[in-house]
Amino acid sequence: MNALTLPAVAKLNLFLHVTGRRPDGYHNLQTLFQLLDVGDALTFTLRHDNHITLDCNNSELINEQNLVLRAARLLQQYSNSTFGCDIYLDKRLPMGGGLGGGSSDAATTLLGLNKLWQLNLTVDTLAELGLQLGADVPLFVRGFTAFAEGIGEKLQPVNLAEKVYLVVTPACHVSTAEIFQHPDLIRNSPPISIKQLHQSPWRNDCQPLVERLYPNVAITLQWLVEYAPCQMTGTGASVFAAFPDQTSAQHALTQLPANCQGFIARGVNQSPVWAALADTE
Ligand SMILES: C[C@@](CO)(OP(=O)(O)O)[C@H](O)COP(=O)(O)OP(=O)(O)OC[C@H]1O[C@@H](n2ccc(N)nc2=O)[C@H](O)[C@@H]1O
Ligand SMILES: Nc1ncnc2c1ncn2[C@@H]1O[C@H](COP(=O)(O)OP(=O)(O)O)[C@@H](O)[C@H]1O
Repeated sequence: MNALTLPAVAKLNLFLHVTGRRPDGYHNLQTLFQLLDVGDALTFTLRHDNHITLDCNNSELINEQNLVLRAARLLQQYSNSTFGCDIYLDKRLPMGGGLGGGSSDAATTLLGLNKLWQLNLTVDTLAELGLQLGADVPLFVRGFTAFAEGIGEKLQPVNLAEKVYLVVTPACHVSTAEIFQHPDLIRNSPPISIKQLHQSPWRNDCQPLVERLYPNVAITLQWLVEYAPCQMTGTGASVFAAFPDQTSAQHALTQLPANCQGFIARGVNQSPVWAALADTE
């Protein structure tokens, strides 16, 4: 195989509870990760020298900090592979919006290069490598909708109704670090067990603080709630609502406020990346 193209889908946090602060400064979370069927696309082309290059439709993303390059270099170093690759990232997801696009790109890179370089590393190994790049990377490596604990790396699969979501990203950037450092963050939610997932309404502990600090998020939620119950994902700024069907989601999308980006996606229990990998067999 000389080349392959794979999806890197987005996620939503259907709920996000902050259950405590850890000695290393990070916070323990409990979250319900919902994978979506919409995302970026990555093409990997084999090189027989050990060079790794990145091209992207957004030139600002072509730099060494890009999680795609960091994932590729980490895998090359870990596996001692003598191969390299040219990578093209078709960036479609809004960035820094709590949709996990960068983490998903990193996971797809680990999965894609494992295949292209014929490394045969296990999913457990790839998830462990992924965790070095970001807390959400193991989710996208394993590729199932999940209840997560720890900093998001302890994952148990969950089967949810595959609903239609409208995802809306207001024109503001929320700093994850700022939210987790803030004294007013709710960080003492009582832990729940996986059996209690459906017992109380889903909420995001970061949302009250983000709404206060970023009025654009509050205004966007006020707009969306006119159509359906809505929430923020991750540490924002994106918000989402489930709709009964595509038509009603499409209707709300046509009324989108001018300063927002929006897209419609379906929740999926399995990431399309695994079906795409199977197609390359
Ligand atoms: C909280 C989530 C939920 O999905 O938010 P989103 O990024 O998706 O919005 C993620 O797990 C975020 O993961 P990730 O985006 O990798 O976080 P990082 O960049 O590593 O975090 C930036 C900073 O936030 C704080 N942080 C992050 C995650 C965590 N569980 N506890 C923390 O205290 C740390 O201070 C860290 O230095
Ligand atoms: N491949 C990538 N795609 C998007 N952002 C990336 C990527 N690599 C690094 N980043 C950086 O990571 C930040 C967070 O990206 P993203 O994963 O989209 O958001 P979030 O973690 O809020 O879901 C971006 O602002 C960007 O600076």
